[in-house]
Amino acid sequence: MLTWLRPHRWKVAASLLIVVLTVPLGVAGPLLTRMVIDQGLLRGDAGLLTLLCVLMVVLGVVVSVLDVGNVALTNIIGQRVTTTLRAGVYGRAQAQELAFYTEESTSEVQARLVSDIEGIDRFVTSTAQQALGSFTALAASGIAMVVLSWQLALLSFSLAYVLALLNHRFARRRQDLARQRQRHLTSLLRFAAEDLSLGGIILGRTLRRSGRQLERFVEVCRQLSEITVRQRVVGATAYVIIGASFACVPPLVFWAAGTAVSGLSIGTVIVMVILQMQLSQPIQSLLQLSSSLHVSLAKFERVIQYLDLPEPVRDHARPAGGAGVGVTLRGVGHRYGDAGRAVLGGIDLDLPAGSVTVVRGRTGSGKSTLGLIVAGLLRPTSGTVEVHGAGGADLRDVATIVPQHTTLFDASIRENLLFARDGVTEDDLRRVLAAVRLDDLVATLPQGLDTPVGVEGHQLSGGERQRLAVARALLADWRLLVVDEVTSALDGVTSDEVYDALRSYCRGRTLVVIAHRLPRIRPTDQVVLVDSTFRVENALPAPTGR
Ligand SMILES: Nc1ncnc2c1ncn2[C@@H]1O[C@H](COP(=O)(O)OP(=O)(O)OP(=O)(O)O)[C@@H](O)[C@H]1O
Repeated sequence: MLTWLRPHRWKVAASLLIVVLTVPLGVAGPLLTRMVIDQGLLRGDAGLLTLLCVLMVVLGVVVSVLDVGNVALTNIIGQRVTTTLRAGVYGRAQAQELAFYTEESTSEVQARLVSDIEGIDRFVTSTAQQALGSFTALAASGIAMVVLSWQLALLSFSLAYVLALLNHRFARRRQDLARQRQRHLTSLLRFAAEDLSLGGIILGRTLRRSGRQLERFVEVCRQLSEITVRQRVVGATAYVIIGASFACVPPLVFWAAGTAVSGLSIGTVIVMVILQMQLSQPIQSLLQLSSSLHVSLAKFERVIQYLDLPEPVRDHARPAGGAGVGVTLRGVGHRYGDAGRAVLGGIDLDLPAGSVTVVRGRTGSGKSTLGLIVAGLLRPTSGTVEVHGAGGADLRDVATIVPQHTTLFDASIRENLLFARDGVTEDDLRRVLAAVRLDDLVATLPQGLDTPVGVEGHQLSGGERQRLAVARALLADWRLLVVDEVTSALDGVTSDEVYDALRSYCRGRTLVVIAHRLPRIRPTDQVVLVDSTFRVENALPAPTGR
């Protein structure tokens, strides 16, 4: 936390200064009250009484102004810290290797980004601020009590210590429950996201499992509510025990003042009881805050787990587009996970710059895996991948892939296309739409390029979605393009047209086409069969020059 607070050190220092200033002001209040009673009221000194009362009012105003200033400062600090945390968690999650996204559910990432960081936000802006306020009040009342009667002060502090121990036990339990609650909350988010998506609804209805989906969801809600109740009851029990213990304090003070401790003025005894009552408030709130702290710790843990993820994959600078690059694979093999079976093995393949390579093979043979390796997104578990003619750039800097499962944003056609790169012109848009044969469709849409595509592009047909994704990739700066089954939803004629247009668009750059429905093969194409035995059916000369 200190690291997170470092950029805001001056604000933190100002906030601490206010706290420090509040302590003497807090001590002055009760001492003034004693003077009002003993010297102003009991001795009947009207002049002194007026002066003391004016002082009390001024003191109250100053303390309030400082309070508001402190709230503003701590909130500014808190909000900046949470923004930094959100950016940190997002950045770390975004930079992980592909395996991370196949193992971690989206809801897990969302829960950390939203509810966990919100918990930390509450801690930094309100819990920490309250704790600071309570500490100040406690310090002020404590010092005033010691000044008035150290014996009675000792009595109060001993009781507070016992209560703190008791509270600690309750707080541990609440931290455990908070961890369980976060896990259930993540499942709830996952079911809601999966089941209430278009795909989830169709799945539920067509398999007649909507009831089962609801049951599953209700079961998680039930477990979540059970844990929430337990968490709150544990918290309330601690609070009630502590509150009840404090109710015993005033009689104890009266009794001690009348018997064990002698020589106290009436003003001192009255102010002691007021202070006792004042003291109970910050102590109770601090004890409660220590429980909230344990809940927050569970959230800190989850957020820090993400911030501690391995060093991010560096953000690759995109060199401006140029001629195609060549790629050489030697002895390349891949195995998903440590114990997984080998998907690919011993592949030797040359992709000359500016060539077209068609990858075919049975389903599940590893074509997409090969595509990801060639695009530099997946590091093979064995063998080497070299890029030629890229001027020292990494494969990831120069390659782009249109994966089998396309991702479209819930935005207009134009916004989806503009995501590819900055500085796209209307002419660029027209050219890529023509290349994927989407120009005719866009011309018939009343809103044209500004037509929304809906959630995950569901307002478009499957084939239109695929072609829009290809058009977007074409707009990017790349020197090697991998397209993975991008015409699987198209009829044969349109599929051929799209591939022909792709070839002309990519001329001079390197193209890898993964397809079940093969494009029209030309004599210059290299055809690769991914099988149990990897075969290059129509090899091109190996690329030369780095
Ligand atoms: N992330 C992953 N984790 C574990 N196994 C995986 C992963 N991705 C793919 N596989 C497995 O690797 C094998 C090859 O998958 P891949 O997607 O490369 O095949 P493909 O030839 O493209 O298949 P299709 O033609 O059906 O798209 C499959 O058996 C698949 O189950």
